[in-house]
Amino acid sequence: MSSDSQLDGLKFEQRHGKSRVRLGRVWRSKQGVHFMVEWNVSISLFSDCINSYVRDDNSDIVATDSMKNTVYAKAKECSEQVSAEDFAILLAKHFTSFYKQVTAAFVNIVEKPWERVSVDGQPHQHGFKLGSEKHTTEVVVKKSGSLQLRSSIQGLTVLKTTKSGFEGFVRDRYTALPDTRERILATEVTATWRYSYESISSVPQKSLYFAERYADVKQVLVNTFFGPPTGGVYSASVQSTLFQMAKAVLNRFPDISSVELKLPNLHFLPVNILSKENSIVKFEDDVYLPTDEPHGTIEASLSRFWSKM
Ligand SMILES: O=c1[nH]c(=O)c2[nH]c(=O)[nH]c2[nH]1
Repeated sequence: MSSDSQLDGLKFEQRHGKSRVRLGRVWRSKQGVHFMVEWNVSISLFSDCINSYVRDDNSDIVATDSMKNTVYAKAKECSEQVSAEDFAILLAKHFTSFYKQVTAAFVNIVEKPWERVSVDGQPHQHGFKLGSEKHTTEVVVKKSGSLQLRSSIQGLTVLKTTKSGFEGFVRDRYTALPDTRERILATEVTATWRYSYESISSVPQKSLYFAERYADVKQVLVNTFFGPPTGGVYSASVQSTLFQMAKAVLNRFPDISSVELKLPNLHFLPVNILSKENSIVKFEDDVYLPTDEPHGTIEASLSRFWSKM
């Protein structure tokens, strides 16, 4: 994918783009309901503009300022609401088809979690509040129309107060941690998944398809972490829960070919406070010291056999 060249027997690779282009876009329905997104868009173009590096000739450069303007121009052209994924594909496709020297385009979008508010139990027509977890997407489009599409959720912080344990691990002279079948399990999920669509022409045309997918993936991750509302599900380790979550995503969504999960283990430490004379606080699965550092780091990816992450 890189725009690499041979220069005096040396290999030269280059790309250029515009990062952190901030955009808000509002769509208004005839009934007076407003829809809005806030995006942070980053673009990087692989293009044949080698002369700008070696001959002070800028005649092949697509100015990064023009890339920034294109974000707003294309947002204006979207008369109907689009998902971050569709907008990223639309931009990348534009850059690779509009400019002969652009061989591939990389577009990343981070969406802010604006959520419609309810007032008196009723969804507000034009009122939004900021939620917590972030939706991001990353596409690479080549001139040929080939596509790589990834999406992710970041900052999905979840906690359960029981149905978690950790026992039977390596026990040696460095081990102080007791076995337990009763602890708090808390983590901040980062999940990145790759869609199996490998060309622009194979992408589903249904409006907001990827926005729905994002919401559904989030639901599957959350449901698998917690289990049923009554009784929940036992977690034997963060590792085990991570695998269950990844498997649930691949089982449920045939067009997702791989998923990577990062689950830090945000420890809630039992509080026991002893004086010389007596126990001031005796831990009975009730009083904890929440910590976020140090934290455990558990990461894995699960892919269908033929797929790359
Ligand atoms: O679920 C866990 N996995 C670990 O690898 C680990 N290590 C640790 O100290 N506590 C835990 N918990």
